[in-house]
Amino acid sequence: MIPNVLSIAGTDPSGGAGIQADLKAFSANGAYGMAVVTALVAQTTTGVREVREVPAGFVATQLETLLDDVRPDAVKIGMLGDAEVILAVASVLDRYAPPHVVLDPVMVAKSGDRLLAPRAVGVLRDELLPRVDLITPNLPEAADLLGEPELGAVGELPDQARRLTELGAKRVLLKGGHLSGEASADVLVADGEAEFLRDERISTTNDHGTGCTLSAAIAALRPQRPDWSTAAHEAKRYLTAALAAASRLDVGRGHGPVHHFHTWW
Ligand SMILES: Nc1ncnc2c1ncn2[C@@H]1O[C@H](COP(=O)(O)OP(=O)(O)OP(=O)(O)O)[C@@H](O)[C@H]1O
Ligand SMILES: Cc1ncc(COP(=O)(O)O)c(N)n1
Repeated sequence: MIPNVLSIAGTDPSGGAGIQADLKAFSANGAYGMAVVTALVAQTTTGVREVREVPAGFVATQLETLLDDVRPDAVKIGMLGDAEVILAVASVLDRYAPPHVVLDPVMVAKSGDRLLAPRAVGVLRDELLPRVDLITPNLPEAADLLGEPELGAVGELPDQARRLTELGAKRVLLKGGHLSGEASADVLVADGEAEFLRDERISTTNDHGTGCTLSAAIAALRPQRPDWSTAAHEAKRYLTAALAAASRLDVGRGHGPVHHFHTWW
């Protein structure tokens, strides 16, 4: 059976990040995609112009309406915007207990615009992080969650990922995309064990939504694969291929999107 996978995230009218990217990544990775919107974001490849948050009560109503009818096989959580929305999502997770929950703790867009209120970082860390199965922070997000300086070297990733598990996260995929070097390396830590996910670094400015794509692909693949490690390695290979295929796109003047291609045609 095709897995039903839910994205809880903000929007991107240019289709490169957020809900729009998640739905494409779900489809390309063999899942049926569903989406609950947390924030309407006026953004494109060049940056964010304005954010309108969806009231927390209505995020909860969207989730309850869906979950009373459909049991998802996995959930990906992205941009939440503020503390009230975080608490609403945490409470729905408690009541419905969906399997395979991935949290991409989105805080700042590639353009530098904030997508999470600074005072909500502690709420995300204390209330949501312990309730999910995997978190996928980038380096600034990991530093913010831990109150530590941002890492500058690949060799430091495993220890910082382990410290994030000490905050209550069951598994951590710490993304090293902001580091330079020939390879693009991330680290997955679960049960104290660390393994690297390495792939070639693609030379491109079409890198808008890479983090959204990786976490969405993991959520889509997890119900179809035996464990988190297999799903994460395969999602990473998918992302690298989508980054390479981005050279076939001509979308906008800024950081263009990756290309979520389907192989049947
Ligand atoms: N040029 C690249 N080539 C290959 N992989 C890359 C490249 N840039 C980033 N990645 C990979 O993309 C994923 C996302 O990495 P990154 O650390 O940039 O996360 P992010 O900042 O959350 O992404 P975004 O905010 O753009 O959605 C990681 O797996 C990273 O290794
Ligand atoms: C709704 C939403 N969610 C996440 C991102 C992060 O993606 P990026 O860092 O590539 O801008 C974004 N820009 N918009």
